[in-house]
Amino acid sequence: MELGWLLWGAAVLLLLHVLMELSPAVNFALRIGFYYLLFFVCSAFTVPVCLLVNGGRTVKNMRIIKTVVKTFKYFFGLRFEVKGRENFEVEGPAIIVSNHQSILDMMGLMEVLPDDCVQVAKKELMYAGTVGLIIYLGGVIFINRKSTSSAKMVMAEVAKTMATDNVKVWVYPEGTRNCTGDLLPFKKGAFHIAVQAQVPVIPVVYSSFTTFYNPKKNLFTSGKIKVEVLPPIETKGLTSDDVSDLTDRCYRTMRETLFRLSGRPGE
Ligand SMILES: CCCCCCCCCCCCCCCCC(=O)SCCNC(=O)CCNC(=O)[C@H](O)C(C)(C)COP(=O)(O)OP(=O)(O)OC[C@H]1O[C@@H](n2cnc3c(N)ncnc32)[C@H](O)[C@@H]1OP(=O)(O)O
Ligand SMILES: CCCCCCCC/C=C\CCCCCCCC(=O)OC[C@@H](O)COP(=O)(O)O
Repeated sequence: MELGWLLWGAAVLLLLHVLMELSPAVNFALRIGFYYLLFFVCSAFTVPVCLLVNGGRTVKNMRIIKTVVKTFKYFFGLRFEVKGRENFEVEGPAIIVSNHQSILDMMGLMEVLPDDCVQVAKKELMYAGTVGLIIYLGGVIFINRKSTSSAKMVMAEVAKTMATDNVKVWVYPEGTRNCTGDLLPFKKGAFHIAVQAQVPVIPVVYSSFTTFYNPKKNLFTSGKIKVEVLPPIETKGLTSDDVSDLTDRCYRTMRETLFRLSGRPGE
């Protein structure tokens, strides 16, 4: 009986292996499927740990989540090379902005995430089963992207509580995933709250994934990701009139860095 199960298991693994070798589409689907499964299953185990250790929704849970997610890269043969971590060491709160290419960014996020830092996410993620629950417990701030006024209200609230709670806030200013190797134009929400709270903006740039990850081409192999934490951009004394300039400045610096890290000539 037991030998029978073993043989069945071996046969299924062999079949999957052959399918993966034969079809890039199957290979890609299985690897991404496994990525989702890891998040889904690990969240289920991490939820009770977070509840037992910290009792409920708090940014302290991010330390636990980070420890778990940081192991995922080994399953996919991904390596991160991080420079400039010391730039996170600012006194008090800050807004961290970074480029957003894919769901794989969750690994890159956890690789560098400083303590006491919450992320801004679309509210749909709250309903992603156990993943939604763990994100909620981690203190993530949810915004409704379909309603500018409510998103702005939540962001204004964040600007107010950042100082009292002494937390950093991580925003993806492109507002959506973008795996083209370039940056989308930045939304201004992150820069508005930086100016409202008079806290620095710290840009973080991840090199382009296009050489090892491309859903359109069913490409997902191992690879190296270069990460650079750039020096903080101060906002002391800036007013809402300066938000556009601040956004542009940050965009240009990040785009240059993205091209440099990805070995692509600038334009
Ligand atoms: C153990 C296992 C664990 C497993 C789980 C582990 C995973 C855990 C990871 C943690 C979770 C991470 C989650 C990551 C998720 C990433 C995302 O979901 S990204 C998508 C959501 N994020 C964003 O969209 C952020 C960026 N967007 C913005 O900042 C936007 O500006 C906005 C605030 C959302 C509003 O967007 P929109 O409605 O499109 O409007 P705009 O065109 O941007 O703005 C209109 C107008 O208003 C001005 N304005 C914007 N914000 C403000 C403000 N706060 N105050 C005043 N004015 C504001 C803006 O300048 C525009 O005016 P203008 O005249 O055109 O300039
Ligand atoms: C009972 C309900 C069951 C639902 C099951 C859903 C299972 C989901 C499982 C795993 C999700 C793993 C991914 C973790 C978080 C990914 C965050 C992310 O990258 O979100 C994308 C968002 O930034 C931008 O969204 P869009 O590019 O605009 O779109």
